[in-house]
Amino acid sequence: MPIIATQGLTMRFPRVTALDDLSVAVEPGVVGLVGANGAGKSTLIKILLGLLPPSTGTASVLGMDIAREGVKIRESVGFMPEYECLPPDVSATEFVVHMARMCGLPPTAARERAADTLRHVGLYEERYRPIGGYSTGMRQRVKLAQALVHDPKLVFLDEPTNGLDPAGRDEMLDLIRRIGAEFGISVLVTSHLLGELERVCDHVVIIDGGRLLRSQAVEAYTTESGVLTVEVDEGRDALHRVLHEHGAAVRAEGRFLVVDIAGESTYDLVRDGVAELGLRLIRMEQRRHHIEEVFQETPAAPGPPGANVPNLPQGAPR
Ligand SMILES: Nc1ncnc2c1ncn2[C@@H]1O[C@H](COP(=O)(O)OP(=O)(O)OP(=O)(O)O)[C@@H](O)[C@H]1O
Repeated sequence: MPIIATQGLTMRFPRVTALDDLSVAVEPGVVGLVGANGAGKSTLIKILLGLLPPSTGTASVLGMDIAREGVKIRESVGFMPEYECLPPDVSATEFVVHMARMCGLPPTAARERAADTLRHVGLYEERYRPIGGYSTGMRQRVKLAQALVHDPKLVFLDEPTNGLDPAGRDEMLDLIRRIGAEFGISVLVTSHLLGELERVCDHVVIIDGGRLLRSQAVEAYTTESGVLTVEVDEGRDALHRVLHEHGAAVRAEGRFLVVDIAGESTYDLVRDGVAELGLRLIRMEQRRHHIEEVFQETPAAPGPPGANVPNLPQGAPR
C-alpha cells in the first residue's frame, strides 16, 4: 500500500497556484520531495496532514483520506515544520515530554519516550538547558525529536537541513537515514538540494511550480552512464596516450581518465594499456549519473518562458 497517494491535487491561492493537478503515489521508505523555493512542498505537506483543504483533487496518507480522516492521520504521522516553532524558555526535555503528553502518552511513558528520542537524535546533557541557548543544529534536533516522540509510522520533515553547516547537514542526513533503516519509520523529507537527497532516499519526487516533474526510485535517477572512470597510481598521461593511440575516446578529468565505453573491448583496452605500461590500477568503474545531472536533462514542461525552469542550487554535498 502506498504511504502517500494523490490524485489531481490542486491548491489555488488568490495569486498563485501552489499545486497543479498533482498525481503521485509513493511506497514505504525514505522519500525525498524536491523542488525550488515556492515549488509547493510545504503546501503539499499541510494538505497531506489534513490541515489545509485542497481546491480540488484527493489524497490519502497511510490509506487514510485527508478530507475525512485528518485527525487520525495526525495521530499516525510526525511533523517537523520548516519554521521556527520552539519556545525559548523551556528545556528540550520539558518541550518533548509536553508534546508526547499532547499526543496522549501517560506521564511516565511520555518521560521515557522523550528521553529515548532525545538520545536518538543526539541530544544528551544539553537537553536540560533552555532551548533559547541552542545552536541551529540543536534546535533542528529538538524539532525532529518532537516529531518522533509518539512513535509514528511516518514522519514529514520539512527542510530539516535548512540553516545547517556542512557537518550539521551530514549529521542530520545520517539521522534521517537511521530513522528509515533502524526504526522502520517511513519518511517524507523535503529539500531544495537534490544532491543531499540522493544520499538518504529510496525514492525521489521532483515538483516544480506545483507540478510533478518526476517520481522515481533513486537508482533509476542514477543509472549507469556510458563512461568508464579509470584511476592509476602514476602514469596517467602515458595511459592517456596509449588509449588514444588505440582509438579510444579518452579525456583527462582531474586525476582520472574518462573513457567512452564502446563495448567489452574498452575494458580489455584499459587493462592491456595498464599492463603494457606497468602501472598500478587503482580503479576502473562505470560511472553513475548523479541525480542533479539527470534533473538538468529534464525538459521543461510547457508554460510561459522561464516559468518551469527549476532553479535548484548545484554542488550540494554528497
Ligand atoms: N497561505 C498562502 N496564501 C497565499 N499563497 C501561499 C500560501 N502558502 C503558500 N503560498 C504560495 O504558494 C507557493 C508554494 O509555497 P510553498 O510554501 O508550498 O513552497 P515550498 O516549495 O515549500 O517553498 P519554501 O521552501 O520556500 O517554503 C508559493 O508561491 C507561496 O508564496
